[in-house]
Amino acid sequence: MDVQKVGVIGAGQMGNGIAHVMALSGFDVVLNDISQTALDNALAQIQKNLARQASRGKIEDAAVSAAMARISTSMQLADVGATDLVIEAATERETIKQAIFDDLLPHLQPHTILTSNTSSISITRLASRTDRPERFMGFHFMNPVPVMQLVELIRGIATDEDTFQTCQTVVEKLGKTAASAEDFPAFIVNRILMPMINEAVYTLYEGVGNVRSIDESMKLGANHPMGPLELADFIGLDTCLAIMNVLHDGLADTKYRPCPLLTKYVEAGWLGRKTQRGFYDYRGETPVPTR
Ligand SMILES: CC(=O)CC(=O)SCCNC(=O)CCNC(=O)[C@H](O)C(C)(C)COP(=O)(O)OP(=O)(O)OC[C@H]1O[C@@H](n2cnc3c(N)ncnc32)[C@H](O)[C@@H]1OP(=O)(O)O
Ligand SMILES: NC(=O)C1=CN([C@@H]2O[C@H](COP(=O)(O)OP(=O)(O)OC[C@H]3O[C@@H](n4cnc5c(N)ncnc54)[C@H](OP(=O)(O)O)[C@@H]3O)[C@@H](O)[C@H]2O)C=CC1
Repeated sequence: MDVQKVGVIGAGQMGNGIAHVMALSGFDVVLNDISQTALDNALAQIQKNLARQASRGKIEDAAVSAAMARISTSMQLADVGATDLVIEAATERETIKQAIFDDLLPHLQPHTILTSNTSSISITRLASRTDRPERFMGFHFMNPVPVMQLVELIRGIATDEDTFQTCQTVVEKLGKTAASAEDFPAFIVNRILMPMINEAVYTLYEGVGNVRSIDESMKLGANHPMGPLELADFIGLDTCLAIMNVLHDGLADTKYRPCPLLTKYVEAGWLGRKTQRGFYDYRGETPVPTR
């Protein structure tokens, strides 16, 4: 199938990044959210990121306005219906994603491929509640989307080959690389990355190091581009906790238990960069460790 029009549901950091790269690669995009503010912020962020790419000579100036012109926004799920490919990128909570699919299904064309950018939730289970499990799969981008090369493609138990090949072709058109992962909790990247981040929070919780020493150690000692706590703030602590809970429940192994300190930060509403406070406080000029 030839994908031309893409629907993106959820205009947070991932949704705006996905809309950005899709529009830049020539796809028409309908970006949906329940909040007009989120849609406005997403458009402003996309414009800013495209302008930065142009100022660094990565893309032509004309590509900025051309990409922006390909993106429309809507708070009505019905407007997402007339697309060839839908990528759901709303909050990492299964009930939210299920409700979105329930509301969206009556508006979809028969040929539309439905995908989720979920970091961890079972693709097979999400698919089973839709009318098209064979045309459903995981389409998992990495953050920040315009920069990261990888997209994990996850087949549910019923996903057909045509759906997989169509998504693989879209990834190639984006100039990115697809990795195929089986449908088990958190797939490949987060199965490995998130326990490392959780262990960093345990290291903080047990007083082995403080925020700065833990991050410096992993940056200078293991050549990670960001320390694990800085990365957790970047991803969103609510998303990190949700992924740990999926690993813990789905694999029924105590080695995946979320650190109580991670839970406490989320309960405080300290979700990282998106709320201006997490393991660092971002309200001043430079980030200040909170521990
Ligand atoms: C949770 C999940 O489900 C899965 C996940 O996504 S896990 C998270 C995966 N992501 C990571 O691990 C990211 C780790 N961090 C990094 O790779 C780097 O710190 C980084 C790429 C984010 C920033 O790199 P840096 O060298 O410190 O900063 P900087 O020089 O400012 O940026 C490098 C490039 O990225 C671009 N960039 C940085 N942040 C960006 C953003 N949010 N959006 C768009 N572009 C961005 C910059 O413009 C710059 O572009 P050029 O090379 O064209 O000049
Ligand atoms: N953060 C990351 O590094 C990565 C995240 N992901 C996955 O991508 C998805 C989105 O994550 P991320 O962008 O970080 O999260 P954000 O919190 O930044 O954005 C989520 C957006 O979805 C919106 N939303 C919530 N409910 C609905 C709904 N019913 N309909 C439409 N929009 C809705 C939220 O609105 P409001 O704010 O009003 O609630 C918010 O704007 C998650 O599944 C996550 O696991 C995947 C790869 C990396």
